[in-house]
Amino acid sequence: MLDQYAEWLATIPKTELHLHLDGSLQAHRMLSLAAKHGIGLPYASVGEVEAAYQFKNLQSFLDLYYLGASVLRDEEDFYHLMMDYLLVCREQNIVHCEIMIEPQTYAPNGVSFSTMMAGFTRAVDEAEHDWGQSVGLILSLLRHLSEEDALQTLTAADEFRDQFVAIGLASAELGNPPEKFVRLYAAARERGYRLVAHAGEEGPADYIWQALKRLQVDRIDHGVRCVDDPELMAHLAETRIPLTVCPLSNVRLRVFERMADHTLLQLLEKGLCVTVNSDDPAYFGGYLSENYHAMHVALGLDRSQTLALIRNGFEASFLSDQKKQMYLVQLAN
Ligand code: HPA
Ligand SMILES: [Zn+2]
Repeated sequence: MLDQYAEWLATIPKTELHLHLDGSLQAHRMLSLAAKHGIGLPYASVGEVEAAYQFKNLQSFLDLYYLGASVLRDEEDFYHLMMDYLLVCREQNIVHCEIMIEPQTYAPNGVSFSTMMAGFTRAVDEAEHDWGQSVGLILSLLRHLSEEDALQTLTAADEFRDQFVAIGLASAELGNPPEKFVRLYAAARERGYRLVAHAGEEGPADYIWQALKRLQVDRIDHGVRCVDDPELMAHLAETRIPLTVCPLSNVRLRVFERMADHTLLQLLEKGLCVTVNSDDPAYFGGYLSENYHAMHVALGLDRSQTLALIRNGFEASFLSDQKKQMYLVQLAN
């Protein structure tokens, strides 16, 4: 039974701007694809996979996340992965989503860029056609690998340049600071990509400064460690450079011990352009609506705060100004 908040939330058009598509791989699909391709996994049932969703930090999650993604091999797999998530968008009234895809995860298994893109774009085209889903793809590069590897992936994406709105930077943050990728971001900027990067999830506030100053990003993924640096907080409030915050992820990866400790409402109060997102919903116990709901329960997130966060989502998106206006007008009514 949905409570009144959940019922109301379902009626409001929303965005999702921080979603790793591999993080939406459901346990049942992980198992069926492993069986299809004859790939051995250390889990025999959905229950066993889900029992492994106990993380002590980002790295312990990433180990399982990359193992899970290793079952994705052919065009059909990529189609279903994307379509499963887009169907959730339809169900949860996520009218616009910006989705991170990570080709470097599949490349060691011999998956070509074109196989992956064929599956993804077939699903996106269908969803756009069938129910008007709005989708932007973000080419997310992996920071535990070299900058050279990321640059090669950026070059491989040239053929598909029109399919992407932005590049991003994900994976193990500590020890892989933004400044490791200055050349990558310069090359992406030259190609006309919008720029985002994970910073200040486990890493310090200084990594957020680096992403802003050295990479010149348009948006920060996570960014919650900005609370450690008042000057940075003031800068983010003044510039309205958005943060894509992921509450359930933060609790599951122990960035905050409990949802009640989450600082999202303080950031909103201080005038930062914070948004709510799900990160890796299959692993963290909820999609977008469940993230809002968890904040409602633990922090008393009310309807007017929720609407402010949702408006921020449209403002922070890479939609055209005209489309942003259109959605913001819808929200006001
Ligand atoms: O929360 C995250 N942080 C960094 N990399 C990631 N890749 C998937 N999820 C994450
Ligand atoms: Zn993320």
